[in-house]
Amino acid sequence: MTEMDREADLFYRQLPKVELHAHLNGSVSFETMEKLIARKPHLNIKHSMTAIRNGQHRTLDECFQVFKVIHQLVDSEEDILMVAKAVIQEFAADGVKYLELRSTPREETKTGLSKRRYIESAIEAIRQCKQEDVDIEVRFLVAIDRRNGPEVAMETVKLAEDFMLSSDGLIVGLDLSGDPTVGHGKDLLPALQRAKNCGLKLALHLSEIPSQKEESELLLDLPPDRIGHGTFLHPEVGGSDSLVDKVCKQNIPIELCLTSNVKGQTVPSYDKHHFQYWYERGHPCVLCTDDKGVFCTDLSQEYQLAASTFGLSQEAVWHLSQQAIQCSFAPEAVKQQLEQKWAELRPRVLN
Ligand SMILES: CNc1ncnc2c1ncn2[C@@H]1O[C@H](COP(=O)(O)O)[C@@H](O)[C@H]1O
Ligand SMILES: [Zn+2]
Repeated sequence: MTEMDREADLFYRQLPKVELHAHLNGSVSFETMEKLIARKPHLNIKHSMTAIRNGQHRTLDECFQVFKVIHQLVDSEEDILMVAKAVIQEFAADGVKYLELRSTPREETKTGLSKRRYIESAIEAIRQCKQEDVDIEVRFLVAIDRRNGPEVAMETVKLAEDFMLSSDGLIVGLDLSGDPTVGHGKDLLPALQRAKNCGLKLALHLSEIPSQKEESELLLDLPPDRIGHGTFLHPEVGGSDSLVDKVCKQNIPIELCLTSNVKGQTVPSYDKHHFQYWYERGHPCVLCTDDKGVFCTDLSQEYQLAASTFGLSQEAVWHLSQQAIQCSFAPEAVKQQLEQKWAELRPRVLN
């Protein structure tokens, strides 16, 4: 590394950042994975089965196989607590000041703990980190795995509703994720509508693959509060003007995950990433990691990649990270504290 590289690297690490799209079990670091593997030697899992290294690519379908392996390793209260604490500490160490973590409570038969306990374990991790003065604000989104269909989705929404009232504001919304080739969003509309009506914010994976136009049209009418990926919304890649119009008119921020999309092969290369399309229109874009463990990245690296690929100045990068504050589901008071933090750090970080 040259002196200039080192300086640039330092800038991205020191840059205060907001992470809004991080799946808990996709965010497990190499070190934590080693611990999990050692705890469960009988599973015979190798680290190469849980991460996609630099230069490697997988189909999206293969990525979902990776999650199945990780889920075998993270299946007890103890595991969830350890993994969630480690992930929060790692984001904090990377300069993330506000994190929205999302995770799917799994069926009790698969984990030995109820969905309620699953969520409680994640909340406990957030509380412990707060108590230990880890320098980061954390909120939680309960995830719906679209593969499990409408009944499970409704059950998850009801659970999230209960927690919204009892978690001291730590649960702020819902995520819709899972293998986009399975199921149809229209079946999930009643659950999502109910969530919205009771004040849960919605962050939905949308048009992550082509051929989801009809579904995206329907989901955009809810409308969601944020869009995950939105890779195939615009006409140049088979989306449509109508989809773009809906996103723009309702000013719905898009969570963009460069490395995830390139390694998962829904985007052919970094320079072809749809970040450019939306950024050039001045649309609210938020850089995110998606699954920092699986895709071997961190948020500093994602900012650096976006800057070097699309020629962003440090000033533009600063603006990008600051803009993410307003796209978060944090209450106004927390947003204000974050704005203040950015203002304080600015003279120290920007030169
Ligand atoms: C790569 N693009 C993606 N597209 C859609 N869903 C994804 C995803 N990456 C992760 N997940 C969702 O997050 C789960 C793992 O974390 P949790 O067990 O919930 O913490 C995966 O099983 C999948 O449902
Ligand atoms: Zn995702």
